Amino acid sequence: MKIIEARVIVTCPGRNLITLKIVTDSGLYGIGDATLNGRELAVVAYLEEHVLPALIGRDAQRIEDIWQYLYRGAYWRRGPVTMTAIAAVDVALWDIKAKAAQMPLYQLLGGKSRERVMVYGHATGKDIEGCLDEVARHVELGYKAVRVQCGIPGIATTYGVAKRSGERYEPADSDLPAEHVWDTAKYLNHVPKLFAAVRERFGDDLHILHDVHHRLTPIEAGRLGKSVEPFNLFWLEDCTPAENQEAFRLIRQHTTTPLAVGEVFNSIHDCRELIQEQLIDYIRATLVHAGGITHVRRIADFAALYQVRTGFHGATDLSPVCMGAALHFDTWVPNFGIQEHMPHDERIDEVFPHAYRFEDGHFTPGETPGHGVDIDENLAAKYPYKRASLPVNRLEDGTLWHW
Ligand SMILES: O=C(O)C(=O)C[C@H](O)[C@H](O)CO
Ligand SMILES: [Mg+2]
Repeated sequence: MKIIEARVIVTCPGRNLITLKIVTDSGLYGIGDATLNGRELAVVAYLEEHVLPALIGRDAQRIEDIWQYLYRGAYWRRGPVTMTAIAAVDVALWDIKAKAAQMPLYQLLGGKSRERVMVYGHATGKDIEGCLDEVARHVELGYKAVRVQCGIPGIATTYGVAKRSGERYEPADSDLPAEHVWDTAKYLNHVPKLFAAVRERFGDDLHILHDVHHRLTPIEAGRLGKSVEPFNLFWLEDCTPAENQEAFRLIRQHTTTPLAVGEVFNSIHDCRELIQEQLIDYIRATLVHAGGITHVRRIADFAALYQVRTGFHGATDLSPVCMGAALHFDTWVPNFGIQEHMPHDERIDEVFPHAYRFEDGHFTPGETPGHGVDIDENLAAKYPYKRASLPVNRLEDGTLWHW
């Protein structure tokens, strides 16, 4: 089954999304998500200049060999741009293989390990009350797990909170990076009150998650984890910048709050010590930023040896193609923990018709052969690319901080 065409489709139905389409001489085609938030055109250039010309004429069924060719063969290994480009090819090829087998992708991976996939939604508010209202809305919709973020008194902007109430939170919201302000002391004093309020109003059964977005030092993260133990969080995410894997040893010495990390990782080498030393509980790799199904499967299998479970990244900057592929993966992977879910804008759902369905706080991937997500190219062409940047973060004295 020869690859006869491979091309990139850029569309912006509310936000930039990049899709790779691979067409074979059998008439079957597959699609992969190549979106890297705020760096979209870098991946487009990498694919168009260095990857796609080399795919033409190759056998689409040789997924592993093509993966190795693009990873080892490039000499310049890893990095988000490279690994997103490789992932786009990989997911498109798995889509083709599953279509050729006339199977939903989860069957090809090994079949169902569960009937449905638990997801967590996002409740954000300008203050605790606003966030509680959003949690209530999610509970009414059936969510069993909710990530909670709220504004911090005395800080003008806070991670995860929508610009205006009622609007969706979207991190890449301006042409050039917006400047946010951060104050760790104010955050550490306030955020435990949010978890206490959620437990008080919604009881013990709701799973509560929280994302610190890399902003604390290791000892501050240890203090936070310890102080929120009574509220029994499902996880505390990205509590410190994770390129320093050793930092998690220190955090672990101080708290039993479960730790999740990994949305910025793109290789198994980014999390080798974290997993092997059992310094984390959930690995949050992004299927389409970490080399696709072929590589993320290796990360998940390695994690399973150490009782680390998956909790894949699923923010709105990942297209429905990523969501579809991730849901098939989640349906199969034995050491599944949870899947992130942020609903897409209606325009995005129209551009990407999909088989996955939400019910009662869980998703099912559908039974369509492949990953079950397609693209309406005519509709996609109506939404031209628009540059959008992630913000930067500064301390109140102007020091550039982690975002
Ligand atoms: O979904 C999350 O947990 C995030 O932290 C979202 C990220 O800020 C976003 O995906 C960056 O592109
Ligand atoms: Mg996060």
